[in-house]
Amino acid sequence: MKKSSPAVRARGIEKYFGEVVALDGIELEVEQGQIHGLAGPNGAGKTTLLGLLLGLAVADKGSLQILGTPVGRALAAPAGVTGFVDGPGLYPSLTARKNLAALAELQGRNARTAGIDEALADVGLTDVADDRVRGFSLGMRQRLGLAAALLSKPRLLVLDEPSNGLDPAGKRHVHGVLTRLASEGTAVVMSSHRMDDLETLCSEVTILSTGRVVFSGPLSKLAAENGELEYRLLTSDPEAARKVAGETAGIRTADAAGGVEQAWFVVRAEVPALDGLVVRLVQAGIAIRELAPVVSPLEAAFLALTDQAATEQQEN
Ligand SMILES: Nc1ncnc2c1ncn2[C@@H]1O[C@H](COP(=O)(O)OP(=O)(O)OP(=O)(O)O)[C@@H](O)[C@H]1O
Repeated sequence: MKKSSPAVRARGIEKYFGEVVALDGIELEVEQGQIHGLAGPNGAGKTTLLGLLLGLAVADKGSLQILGTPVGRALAAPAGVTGFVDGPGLYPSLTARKNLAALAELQGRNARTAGIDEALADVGLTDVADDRVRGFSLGMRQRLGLAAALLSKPRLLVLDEPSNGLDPAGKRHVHGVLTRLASEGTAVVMSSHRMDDLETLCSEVTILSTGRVVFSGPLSKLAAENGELEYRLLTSDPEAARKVAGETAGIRTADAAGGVEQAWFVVRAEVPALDGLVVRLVQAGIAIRELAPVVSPLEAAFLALTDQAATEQQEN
């Protein structure tokens, strides 16, 4: 593979299930060493797209290159790619360690030198390594699936909802593993409904809506394109602050859920107007105790973009 080849390059990908258009002209580019998030409402096509990257299905139209090699019509995981959709495939009657040993042997490797203990430690499953997978929770299965993926030292890792069912400790392990893999040059493509996870982990995101890309690029671009946002504002003098906000250009105020007596209220503004409000509040001797978006910029953009795309489709 040439050094400059992206891990994924998809052009004009279409995929149909009978009458259903699951993917409708997808363009996607993922660089090596990048964690790329896929977001979108239920049925948007995320799992279908991840399945194509894993060689579980082939596109009906368009071209797909993985790690510099064009993907043909055969159903097979392209070399260097691993991951799972719809949960990892595990043997319930075997222990976590034996699952990984069986997998290593299937890959033609010696189970003793395949790095099984390290992989289990990486995902935080050392303590339950000799327990049968039958009794594992969803989060533990997800973590074991990731450990299995680590064994093959992938150059592209594809994960559908890897945060599903994870407790905070599990999440910390999974995030740590993904970040480390990316720093070592592995590309990760992952779907998630958790905007906070995507914000923490991903340098770029692609948002799908009914099989189409409605945004693809860095999160910073998404936040900048989003324009007005709602912010929750807590000050030392809510009544005076509300008055100042009402007199500041570009600021709209909304009542707090608890009515005007509340210590905080909500303002809607673009960033420059918000800056102006902060300066005026300070000049008026009003202290700002908290100022934070009501929903994250990614979540706001997600809702705006997917709503807009759905409305446009209904009109056509
Ligand atoms: N095997 C299949 N047979 C028929 N239709 C399918 C099949 N797989 C997916 N679809 C349809 O393709 C569309 C995209 O589904 P997909 O599972 O890729 O969405 P998704 O974004 O992963 O959704 P979710 O967030 O609910 O997991 C949906 O309309 C779905 O019903």
